[in-house]
Amino acid sequence: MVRAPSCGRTELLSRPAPRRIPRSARSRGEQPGPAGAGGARPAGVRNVTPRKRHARSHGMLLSMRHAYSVDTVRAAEAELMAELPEGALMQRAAAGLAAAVAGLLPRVSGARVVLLVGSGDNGGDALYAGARLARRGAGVSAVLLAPDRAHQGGLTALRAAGGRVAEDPFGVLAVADVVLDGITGIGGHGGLRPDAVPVARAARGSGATVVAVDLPSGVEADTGEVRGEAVRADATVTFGTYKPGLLVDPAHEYAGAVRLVDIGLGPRLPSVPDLEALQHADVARLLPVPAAESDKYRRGVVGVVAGSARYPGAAVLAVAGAVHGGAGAVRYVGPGADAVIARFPEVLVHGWPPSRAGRVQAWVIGPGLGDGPGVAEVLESDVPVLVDADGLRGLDPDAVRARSAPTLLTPHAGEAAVLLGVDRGEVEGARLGSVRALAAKYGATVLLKGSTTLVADADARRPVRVNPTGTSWLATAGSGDVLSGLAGSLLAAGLEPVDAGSVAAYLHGLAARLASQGAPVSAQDVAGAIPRAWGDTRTP
Ligand SMILES: NC(=O)C1=CN([C@@H]2O[C@H](COP(=O)(O)OP(=O)(O)OC[C@H]3O[C@@H](n4cnc5c(N)ncnc54)[C@H](OP(=O)(O)O)[C@@H]3O)[C@@H](O)[C@H]2O)[C@@H](O)CC1
Ligand SMILES: [K+]
Repeated sequence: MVRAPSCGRTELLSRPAPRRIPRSARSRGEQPGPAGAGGARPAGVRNVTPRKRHARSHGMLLSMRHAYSVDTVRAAEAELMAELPEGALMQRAAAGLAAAVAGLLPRVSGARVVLLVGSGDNGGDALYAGARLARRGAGVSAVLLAPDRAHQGGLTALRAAGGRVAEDPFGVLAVADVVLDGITGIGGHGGLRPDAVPVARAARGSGATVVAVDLPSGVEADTGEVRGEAVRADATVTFGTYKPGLLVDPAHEYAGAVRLVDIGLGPRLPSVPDLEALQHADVARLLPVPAAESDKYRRGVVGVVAGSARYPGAAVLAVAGAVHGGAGAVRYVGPGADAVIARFPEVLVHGWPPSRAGRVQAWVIGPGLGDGPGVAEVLESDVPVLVDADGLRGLDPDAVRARSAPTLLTPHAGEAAVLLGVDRGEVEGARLGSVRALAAKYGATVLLKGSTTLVADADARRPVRVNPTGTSWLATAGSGDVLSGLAGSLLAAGLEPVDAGSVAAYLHGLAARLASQGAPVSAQDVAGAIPRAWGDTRTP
């Protein structure tokens, strides 16, 4: 998904497009094409023209990815439908869906396509798309999960095109090349119902490429929660706009590569989305660039309070993130001074307390701190403060709320659970609700680490940011320390907390991908690759 820097700008959304070989291709010994060419498409497949139009009409950045809640989508759809002939929107959706599925097949004619059809319009989309594929020579069978309530127009169209209703669902699934999941879309709630579960499992186990229509059935569109069983798709073709569940784990994991089909909804959507994901161009615009007259204070000085006798390495890693984060200078206060200086001679080290360290424009406190002091004192400063790891232990909401300058908290799910007084599983299952709840509780900006890192602004009216560059290679000891130093450096350079957090998460994920190239990486490798990631975002 991440192109090498020399290949130029990268668009990131979720993951590579499905590379499973449709059964008909396998039988002919064919291989799927490279991502972005022929059969497979890149993640977050581009929808440049309509999004550009929408972005311009709202004065927004061209590349930011937006997601809207179901209520907002339905309101926009209702407005648009009132001006269009009946069924026009569904036809647009079905046409986009059929084109996307055709793009996954080596040849449409002769391909075996199975539609899983629920009781709503999501099933209608699948049926009309199936009709289009049948007209191009595909063998299309529909598995009706609610035969009496299947979309009648869609069913008629499918039959007229030569498609049929399957009498033996498991038989057709066993030989399918592609399965379209049209069980539920934005109207679904809760996990799959019992009758759908065996069918969804058979689809998954069949070896066919599973394409979710609008959303993988069984996931919550607004929150990304998965409350029961859900369809695991190789790709999702979504209509009009992304929905939060497509971008936030755990549902994001079920969606596969996400492709957005324009159905003309853009201009009807409000300018402020519920969720947004930065892309390269956004990050490049936000990154600090020193002016000709800049000195270290104009570029920002970041102070790092980290490390302990037990965890001296955390100090080195947090400082490593900070020195690569764009601030003009890094000050270090704590017991790891010797280790820090040995690795980074450019860092200014100071004795205790932090308040005597000289001028600082933002503080980072917490990585490897153990039971060490300093949190209360640093919170009393009048500059932005990032609190991470051990610094979060027992963090007093009133002390954070009383601050005159912004605060950025960077917990992982376990730390967030303790701060919220809930189980870790509850945070992991409901990441969006959890990050919003923490931001509200502390009156602070909160970055919730994870495979889809989220950043909620202290101002609840602003969209939550979701990071698209995360990679499982980042699940390595010390990588969080690097992130906090990096984000703190960006805070010191003058970025707002939500920008500092989301830009840091973006660079951190990208650096891990660049350093890893598919192999394990250490936190030091990630820190060392930050300049490359920085440069990659600025490559036109
Ligand atoms: N509006 C538009 O302009 C456009 C909409 N479009 C498409 O329509 C989709 C929305 O359609 P929708 O509103 O009909 O809802 P949908 O997602 O099909 O499901 C609702 C049905 O499922 C049922 N059900 C609920 N939960 C369930 C579960 N867990 N497991 C099983 N069943 C469950 C529930 O039935 P009930 O609870 O009554 O049994 C209800 O009948 C949208 O995602 C997009 O694909 C596009 O064509 C573009 C234009
Ligand atoms: K679906």
